[in-house]
Amino acid sequence: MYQDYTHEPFTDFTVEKNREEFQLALKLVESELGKEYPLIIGGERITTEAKIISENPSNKEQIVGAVSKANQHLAEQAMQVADKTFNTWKKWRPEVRADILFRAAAIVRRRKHEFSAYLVYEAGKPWKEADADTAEAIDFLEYYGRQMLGLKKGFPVKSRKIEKNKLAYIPLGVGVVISPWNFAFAIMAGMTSAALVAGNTVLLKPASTTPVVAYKFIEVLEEAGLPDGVVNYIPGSGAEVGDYLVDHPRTRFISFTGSREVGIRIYERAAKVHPGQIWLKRVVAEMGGKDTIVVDHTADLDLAAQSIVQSAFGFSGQKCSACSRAVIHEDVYDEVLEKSIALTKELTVGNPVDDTNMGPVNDQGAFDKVMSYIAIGKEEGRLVTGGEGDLTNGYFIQPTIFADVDENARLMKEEIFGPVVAFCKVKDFDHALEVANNTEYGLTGAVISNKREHIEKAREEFHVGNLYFNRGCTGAIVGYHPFGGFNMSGTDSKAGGPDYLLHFTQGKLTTEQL
Ligand SMILES: NC(=O)c1ccc[n+]([C@@H]2O[C@H](COP(=O)([O-])OP(=O)(O)OC[C@H]3O[C@@H](n4cnc5c(N)ncnc54)[C@H](O)[C@@H]3O)[C@@H](O)[C@H]2O)c1
Ligand SMILES: N[C@@H](CCC=O)C(=O)O
Repeated sequence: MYQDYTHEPFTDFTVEKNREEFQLALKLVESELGKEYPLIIGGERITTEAKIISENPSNKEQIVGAVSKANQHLAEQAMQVADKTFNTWKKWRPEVRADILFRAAAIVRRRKHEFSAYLVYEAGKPWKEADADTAEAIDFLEYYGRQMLGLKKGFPVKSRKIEKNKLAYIPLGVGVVISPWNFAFAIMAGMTSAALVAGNTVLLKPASTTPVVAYKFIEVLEEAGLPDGVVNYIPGSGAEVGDYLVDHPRTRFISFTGSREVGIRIYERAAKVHPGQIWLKRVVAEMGGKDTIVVDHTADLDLAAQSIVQSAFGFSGQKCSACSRAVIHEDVYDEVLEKSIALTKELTVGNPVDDTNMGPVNDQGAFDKVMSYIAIGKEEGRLVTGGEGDLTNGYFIQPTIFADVDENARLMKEEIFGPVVAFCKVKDFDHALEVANNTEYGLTGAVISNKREHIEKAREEFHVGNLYFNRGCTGAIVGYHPFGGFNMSGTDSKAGGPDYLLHFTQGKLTTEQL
């Protein structure tokens, strides 16, 4: 028997022992920086001349790892291995596949701080955020393993007296898993483990700025007993390897998490049927957000300010769930703004190795993009705090608030993916919901209110996949807050939810006449 699923607890960094252990893990990882990492295809380590250099975004001089880079030839090799391996892997019993996930979870749990330390160096995550990312990776392994134990039974269907009917869910085939850098461990591990536990084989293309932590995860899967060829590790250029595999006739599904732009590209390309292809590809795409916290005139204003600041600036706003719009009733607008500015000014920004509140943004591209939105914000609103960037060592940007932004401004509509939040004043709650819904995304949102009618109205009318009341809009927990949004936020899947594995299976009905 398996214990019931409960989520992995977060580390309490106010406890000195925990801090010491985390510092030891940082030292350990520091001693491993700069290593070379090969591709893994069918268990074979393949080193290429071309490399992806994973740098520390807090310290551009520091190389986290030099990772071999797949090209189309190697992607084809990986596809052939995954296609062949599918014929055997799909026959492994679901409970044995699940056991591999449980063992992998146990291995990661034992080395929890080490994985988090990699996220501090490779993704620029502050301790708390890195710890949450690792905890979420463990959760996905534990949760999807248990979900598979349920799904293996299929769903009950009626049988007439003359027949015996059975509805089972069988795997699809080779899946291309394309993961983002911002939850470099959790989302990468979640997408990979969901696909494989359902009986599919995987070609994993991690984000190019965070390939090392993905390599470390493959090593864990191997240690946990995953046979060669089930997951193949092929970092490479999205445009080269990504397009090639998305178009490939043997690709059965694509599981993607990333930007709206790339998600749409994949969705469109996957729709085309290529010569030799005998199925319509399935695409599970989890994309961007333009997430809003609404504050009404009855709200606890301290809670409102804390929720906005935490959701806007946690991991420098680089979450698809991040609050990038605070929509506030005019009666309490000034007070919430003042409180938010005060809290923001308390945040420390710097190298997260030193346990700062906020680290860098991802890379030069992210830095330039966010700074260009700060320039736009200076035209569209009133800069009340932040606004400066610093490239001396890494890609640091101060937490930035723009006040008095018009509801139709670009700052209110486009995903910035950085530490920038726009404040917008509204005249009543209906107006607030109208503004909250006026983007093409629909991922997360929150309402801070003590008025039951407002909460219920928002429950009906605030059109997002994850709606929170009287808390921030980030920090969904696997199995508790299934995660995924509407409209241009993706294909409406719910990662960490009870129906997620169905995306990686197909239903087979058998009827036996008695
Ligand atoms: N909805 C969610 O659950 C969720 C979660 C995390 C991040 N995100 C979104 O992800 C974005 C940030 O992540 P990112 O910058 O890594 O996104 P991105 O779209 O730039 O990259 C995501 C992945 O796609 C790959 N890629 C790029 N071009 C490709 C192509 N032509 N074909 C196939 N793959 C290609 C990248 O190499 C990377 O592995 C934000 O928009 C954020 O909102 C969404
Ligand atoms: N699941 C995460 C967001 C993932 C996207 O970046 C959260 O709920 O904050």
